[in-house]
This record gives sequence, structure tokens and C-alpha cells, in this order.
Amino acid sequence: NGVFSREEDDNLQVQVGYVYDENLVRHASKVSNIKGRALVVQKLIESYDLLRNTIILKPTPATSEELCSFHSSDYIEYLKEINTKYTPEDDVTLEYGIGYDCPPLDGIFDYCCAIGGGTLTAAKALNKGEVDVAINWFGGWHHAQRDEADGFCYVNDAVLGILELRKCFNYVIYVDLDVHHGNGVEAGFERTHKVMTLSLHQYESGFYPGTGSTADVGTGVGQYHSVNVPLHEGIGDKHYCNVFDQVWYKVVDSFEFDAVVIQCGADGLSGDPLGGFNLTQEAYGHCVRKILMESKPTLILGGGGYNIANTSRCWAYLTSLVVGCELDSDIPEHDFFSMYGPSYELAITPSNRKDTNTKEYVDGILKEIEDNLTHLF
Ligand SMILES: CN(c1ccc(C(=O)NO)cc1)S(=O)(=O)c1ccc(-c2ccccn2)s1
Ligand SMILES: [Zn+2]
Repeated sequence: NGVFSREEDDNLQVQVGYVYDENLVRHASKVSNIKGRALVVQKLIESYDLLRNTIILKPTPATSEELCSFHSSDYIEYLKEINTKYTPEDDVTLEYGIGYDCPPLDGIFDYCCAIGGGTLTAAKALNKGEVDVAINWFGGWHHAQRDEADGFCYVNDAVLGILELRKCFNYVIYVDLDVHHGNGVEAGFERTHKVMTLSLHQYESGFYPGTGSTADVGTGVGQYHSVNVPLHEGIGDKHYCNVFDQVWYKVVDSFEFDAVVIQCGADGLSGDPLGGFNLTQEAYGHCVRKILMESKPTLILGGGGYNIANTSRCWAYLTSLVVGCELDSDIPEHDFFSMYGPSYELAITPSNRKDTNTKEYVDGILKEIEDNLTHLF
């Protein structure tokens, strides 16, 4: 429906929606290993004055019914039952994956309604054609399963967003740039041909979640609609962008989509404590720019990212790319300026670590992916 054709003073105006309110930031800060990240991201984006030409989308918390469009009612009922009964300090191993990596949060049900509601609000704005691109840096929790929390993810807002978009858009593609395989989203759509999931991720023995090989292609009518690009540690911008371009070219050729969801988990950045890639925001920007060139309604989500200053740098950079304005190379003075030392610059410098992805290995997986996708022609 050519939403990108919005004309204003003769040039193409992409209308950008940005999901934000203080309640969502408060909830998003509850997850222990990204404590405080949501506010740091928000303050950097505000300090660059990036929101002046966006529509702020104030999120409405999801209802239980909306959460149950993907999650099982017994899982959601359980979250409601334990809502304020526990805090992360309670060293408990409960049911439905609550405990260990997904400790019980104080107000865990309210948290899931807020996080799910953020992405649903964005998807609804895209469905109404109010915006062409909607950004929710407080979503992207791609590991949550239908009936259990997993990998620091309690609600799979990405799946909820895709299901909402499917009310208006027949075919949706989901692209997962997080360093971890987007297993929860893939599982949600592995039996349908209406949603293609594409995940580029680190894939090594012992690396979480351990799924996402090239052989993982979906099943039934969904066969060949799950695309996985398993990579080894140390990959840098140039190599990653080259791999992305080759896969993206084949995906666009084999699957006609009407809307896009991009999960931009920033734990692929150089120096992330939980990831093993060596990327900078340039790689993420290259992929997002390439995808936006398809001019389809696009939902952009956050995700992982455990070096909080670098995650903020990356998502501020991506926000500027979407709204179409340049950013000063120096971090502006603001409440969290001290976190950006010692460089106090926007750019992330990659390390000189070895890229263990050999040409033979990469050519091999690209060939397998191409062979799989030819089944869709
Ligand atoms: C459960 N794991 C995940 C899950 C999801 C992610 C993620 O970011 N997904 O996008 C990262 C690690 S895991 O096994 O690698 C880890 C569990 C706890 C970890 C940890 C926690 C604190 C400090 C260092 N490491 S890593
Ligand atoms: Zn991750």
C-alpha cells in the first residue's frame, strides 16, 4: 500500500513512530543484566534531539487476551498469580521457566503487559498507516516460548507484533540481528508460510541457545521459511555485511513480503560481554538501511545488548538513520555522559580479534541457504 509514498514538500517523507513512556522504561529496567539500560538509551536519543520529527507512540499495556494470542493461557495465568509474590532476590526455581536466567520480577505480569503492549502499540500504528516505520527499543525479547520464559525473555513481544501485523499484512518477514538465534520467534512461525524468519547469529557448541543451523528450515507448509545464518565468533562489519547482502538478495527474490520486523539486539557489537562478534553500529546500520530500501511498513525492535553504552550508541545511530539525520561524532553532554568514556564518541571501535569464519565455511552455508530458498521459486 506504498505507505512510503507519503509526499510532503516534494520529497519522500518517512513517518516514524517511536514507542516511549516512563512506565515502559521503568518496567524495562527490571531485568537484572540490563538494569538501567532503557533509561540510558532513551537519554542518549533525547540528547541528540532525535525525536523532534517522530510521532511519540504512548504504549497501552497488552491485555491478557492479547498476550494469549501467542502465549498459553496457563503460562499467562501463572504470571498473573505470582505477579508481586516474588522479587529477583528470591532464589527460587519455579515453573514455566521462571527462575535461574529468568528470575521472578516484582510485578512480573505487569512487566509482560507493558513490554508486550509497547510492541503491539507500534504494530497497531503501522496497521493503521499512521506511521511507515515504528521503533520500540524496549522490545525484541525473542527467546520467550509459548509457555515459558527463556533467555531473559518473559514475553515474546516480537511474535505478538508479527501476529498483529498479520491482521493487515498477508506476508511478514522477521529479521533477527541479535548475536543469539531468534529461536522463540522461529518456533512461533515454523509451520506457516505467511511469516519468514531470518536470523544471523553466533553458532558454536555451548553458545546459547544452541539452535539455528542451516538445516533448521521450518516444517510442513512452513518448510524453507525459516532461514538461519549460523556464524562463528569474531566476525567484523565488512564480512557480516557481505554475508547479509548475499542472503538478503536471495530472500527478497524468494519471498514477497508486505511488512517487516527487525530485531536489532546489540549484543553482536564488539566488546559485548555475552556475545562473540566484533561488529560496530555500521553493520547494523547497513542491514537496516538495506531492509528499509524495500519501502515496506517496518517495525524495529531492540533485544540483547549488555555493554550498555555501546547498545545506546548503536540504537541512537539506528534511530538517526531511520529519521534521516546526521549525528555529531561526539556524545552530547547529558545525564549519562560519563558512561561513554574514555572516547566520549559515538563510534564504536572494533577489536583486532580474529574472525574465525573461513571463506570455505561461509561459502558452504551460503550455498545451503541458496539451495533451500530455491524450493520457494
Ligand atoms: C541464558 N543465556 C543467555 C540468554 C539470552 C541472551 C540474549 O541476549 N539473547 O538475545 C544471552 C545469554 S546464557 O546461557 O548465555 C547466560 C546466562 C547467564 C549469563 C551471564 C549473566 C551475567 C553475566 C554473565 N553471563 S550468560
Ligand atoms: Zn542476544
